[in-house]
Amino acid sequence: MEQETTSQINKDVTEPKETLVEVTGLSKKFCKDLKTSLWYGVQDLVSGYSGNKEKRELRPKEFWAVKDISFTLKRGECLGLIGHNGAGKSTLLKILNGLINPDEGKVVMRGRVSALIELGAGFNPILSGRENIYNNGAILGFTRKEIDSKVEEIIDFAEIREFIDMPVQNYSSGMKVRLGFAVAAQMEPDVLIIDEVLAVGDLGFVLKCFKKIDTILPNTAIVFVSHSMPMVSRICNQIILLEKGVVKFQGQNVSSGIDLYYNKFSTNENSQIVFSDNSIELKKAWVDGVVPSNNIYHILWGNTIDLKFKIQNKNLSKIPYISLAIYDKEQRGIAEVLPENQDLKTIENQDEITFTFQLKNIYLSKGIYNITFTASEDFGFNVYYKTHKAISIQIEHDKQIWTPFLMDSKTIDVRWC
Ligand SMILES: Nc1ncnc2c1ncn2[C@@H]1O[C@H](COP(=O)(O)OP(=O)(O)OP(=O)(O)O)[C@@H](O)[C@H]1O
Repeated sequence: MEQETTSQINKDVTEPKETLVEVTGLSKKFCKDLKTSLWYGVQDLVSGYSGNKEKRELRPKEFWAVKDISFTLKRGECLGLIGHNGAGKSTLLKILNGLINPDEGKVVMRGRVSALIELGAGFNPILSGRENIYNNGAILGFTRKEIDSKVEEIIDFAEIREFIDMPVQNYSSGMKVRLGFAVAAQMEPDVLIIDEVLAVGDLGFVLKCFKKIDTILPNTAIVFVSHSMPMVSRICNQIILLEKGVVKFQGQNVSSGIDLYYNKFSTNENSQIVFSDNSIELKKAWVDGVVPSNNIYHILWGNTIDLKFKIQNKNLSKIPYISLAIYDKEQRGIAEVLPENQDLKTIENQDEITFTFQLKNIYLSKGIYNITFTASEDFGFNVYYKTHKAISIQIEHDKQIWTPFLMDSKTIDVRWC
């Protein structure tokens, strides 16, 4: 791997942004079996094979953890690396950080590279937090004097002053992440590599990290791995979706990449009953006048829809109170439907009743939403029946918006005051 270090990089943001990361045709293979892997290692040593010298086919039990990945990253750009577990994200980061060598391809990094990859990685566990700050600073090429001028800022940012002289091995996971991020970000790197570890920090710290990332981004190239799509959409301006080591999507349209990622997890399964005391049964749930495709109702953004729920009474004497909740792809509650004045009059056993709820001008942004149906004696107590995914809808429009709502709006006035 080629690693260029240019200590004097002009950081004037008005200058054309220079390319700090160039990755070309990067591939890395692993072996599924340790014994075989060791045997291949011996064979490679004997045959004199190492690293990039020649392209080689996979041998039995080998697989590509990362295959043929290329991208460039300029100062001020943030690349989001997403993909399911085992897709190859951490392997790619480790190659970028020089922790492992690729089997094929080339990485060129310019400037100082800081990384927050594995919890506690880069720290010597028996040294104190303070000593580790000096170690890391030295590795990044800072003089002792330069580190002296930064150490207090780092300790303050990490908010672990009380424990800064304790060996890092006694730190909690959150404290390690705090110190790791503080060192990585406060050292003003040219390239910052961040893995999922950030998620270990508490909410207050994670928010602080995002604020810091916003501040350093104009002068930094960032590679960010996360399973949290809101985080990815918040900071990344380009995205790579990996699947089994191979790029499935690459580009600046972050929302499209995220959509594809979610589609990998979407299932066509029907409603999931989470509770039933057998008082009622939900016989059918549908969107009036819309034909579903794979159990999903496709709705145009801004349309008004009628949701219908047909129940059969088993042993209730009164009509139950029906409420709905709308969840997005990350199971975040987006909206509630709590009808007022529902007439809870008397019913007979085996009666079938159809409820219709009108949702006016749906301004939910593009994507799939699931509707949870709850029948109870009254709102909030004595639940008879609850089912997730009673209805799944897919809102469609041409705008790639990540936030939950795309409001209907128009400019009504523009004037010089
Ligand atoms: N040292 C290793 N030896 C053998 N296989 C490995 C090694 N490191 C990683 N792998 C394999 O490479 C594949 C990619 O792993 P990697 O950790 O890069 O995935 P990931 O996308 O970061 O996953 P996650 O989201 O779970 O962190 C996995 O199948 C993993 O088992």
